[in-house]
Amino acid sequence: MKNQYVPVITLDGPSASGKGTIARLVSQALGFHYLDSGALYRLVALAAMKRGVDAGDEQGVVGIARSLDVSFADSSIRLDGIDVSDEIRAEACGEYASKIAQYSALRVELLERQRDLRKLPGLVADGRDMGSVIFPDATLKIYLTANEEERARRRHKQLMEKGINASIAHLVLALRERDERDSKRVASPLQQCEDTRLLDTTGLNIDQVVGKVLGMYADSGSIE
Ligand SMILES: Nc1ncnc2c1ncn2[C@@H]1O[C@H](COP(=O)(O)OP(=O)(O)OP(=O)(O)O)[C@@H](O)[C@H]1O
Ligand SMILES: Nc1ccn([C@H]2C[C@H](O)[C@@H](COP(=O)(O)O)O2)c(=O)n1
Repeated sequence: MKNQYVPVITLDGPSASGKGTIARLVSQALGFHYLDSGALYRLVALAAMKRGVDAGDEQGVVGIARSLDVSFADSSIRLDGIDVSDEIRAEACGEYASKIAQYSALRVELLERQRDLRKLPGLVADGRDMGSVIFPDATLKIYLTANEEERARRRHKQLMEKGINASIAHLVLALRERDERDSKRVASPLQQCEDTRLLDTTGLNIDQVVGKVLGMYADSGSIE
């Protein structure tokens, strides 16, 4: 049987731009599968931290990724059979993930796990290199962003809702540092490629952004 083309929508962009939120809602609206690629880097980070591996130990980190026992089911993310959905969202885990994400051997190790999720009826994938490296033939590629202050305010609200205190000023600095590291690394940096549509969500609410992505997808001519 001939291989059928599986549509993919990629959402790449800086921290707290809303990639995960929007990608999940768009995947639900279309009945597509969803790939949260950042969760994979965070899972490697958490496993490495639990085993006392330093973020500077490339071989150690790659070894952990090679034997990573993870499952994504019923909205829970499991590491070695334990639900770590909340634990991987900690800022320390995101920072560690960003540090180890510079290792190209780690990125190669995680590549097929991500591509394997491309299944009918389609996939919505969010991260930093979804359109540039993992799914270069994606149906629609979006670079999702918002200005720094708005992203820091969104992250602040998100943390406050979880009972975690942080100042907006501190969050601006933390976001800036992470985005710089993610966009300046040599291996698969965060970047807006030529074939990628810019979607600046500053001043737009979640429903408006979802509507815009669905509109772009409809305009891409992929819906029969
Ligand atoms: N357009 C929007 N308006 C207001 N809040 C938003 C919008 N988009 C997302 N948010 C909120 O911003 C917060 C950060 O969103 P989310 O975690 O999806 O970002 P992200 O880009 O996946 O972040 P990271 O890459 O750091 O994991 C969430 O609380 C989310 O509900
Ligand atoms: N495709 C991806 C996804 C994530 N990363 C790295 C860089 C991020 O700072 C970190 C955590 O991602 P998040 O969950 O905040 O989206 O993981 C990457 O390099 N490539």
